[in-house]
Amino acid sequence: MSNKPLIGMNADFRATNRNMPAYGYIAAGYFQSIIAAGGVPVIVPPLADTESINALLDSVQGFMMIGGADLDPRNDGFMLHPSVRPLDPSREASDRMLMAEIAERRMPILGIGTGMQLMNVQQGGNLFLHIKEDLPSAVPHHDAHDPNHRHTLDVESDSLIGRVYGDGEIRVSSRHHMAIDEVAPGFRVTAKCPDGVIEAIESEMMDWFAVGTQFHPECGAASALDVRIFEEFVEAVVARTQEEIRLVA
Ligand SMILES: N[C@@H](CCC(=O)NCCCC(=O)O)C(=O)O
Repeated sequence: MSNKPLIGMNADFRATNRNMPAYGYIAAGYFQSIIAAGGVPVIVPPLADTESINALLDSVQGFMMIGGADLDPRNDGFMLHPSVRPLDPSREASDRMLMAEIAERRMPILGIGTGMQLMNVQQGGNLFLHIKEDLPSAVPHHDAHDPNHRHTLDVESDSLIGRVYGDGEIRVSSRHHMAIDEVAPGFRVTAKCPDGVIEAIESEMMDWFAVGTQFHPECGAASALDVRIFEEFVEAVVARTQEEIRLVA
């Protein structure tokens, strides 16, 4: 039996328009990072029912929730904001069902960008809808002309992010205009940009490995330290799987 864990990851989706067919797609850095860390990626298109969600989650040992466009704030009881560019509704609906079941199962999860934001709102936190308005003194967190726009990071030493990045100046890839406002119960902030924008959270629950980064450790300009986040995640998935096998043995 292979020790390589199957790690699910949600594909993005673009509906058909004019003469273009609908596409499911995912940036290669997401699955390449999991492969490099010793996992086997399982790319999941938007699913429409909980039976399919459960069948998929029965077949993988961990999940990575990827980045993308914006969560529709109306799904969390807030008004739409002119800066919001919503995810395709079928992807967002699938992601929300996945996130709810992953949380219920306490399945190890790594959320990146939108994926971290979804983790936070699904667990009871909320978001700033537009950093430029909500945090006007913040530094730029997105550059439409530079996909590898970076900023520095301050990390909590006693955290996964702290273990990975250690001391010294850290620069990470940033591509977002929304950010976490109130952190969900059971989670804590483990990294911030010096301007105060939350850049990483992790679960404080002993039975759930759940880590989120607003920055993008999977991007093309990722450092050797960024890669360590994926290694820590895969190690946590393997440990959880071995624990489950031990418990049923
Ligand atoms: N849309 C949210 C989250 C930002 C995010 O995930 N950016 C990555 C986009 C590129 C990709 O698909 O990986 C926000 O703007 O705050």
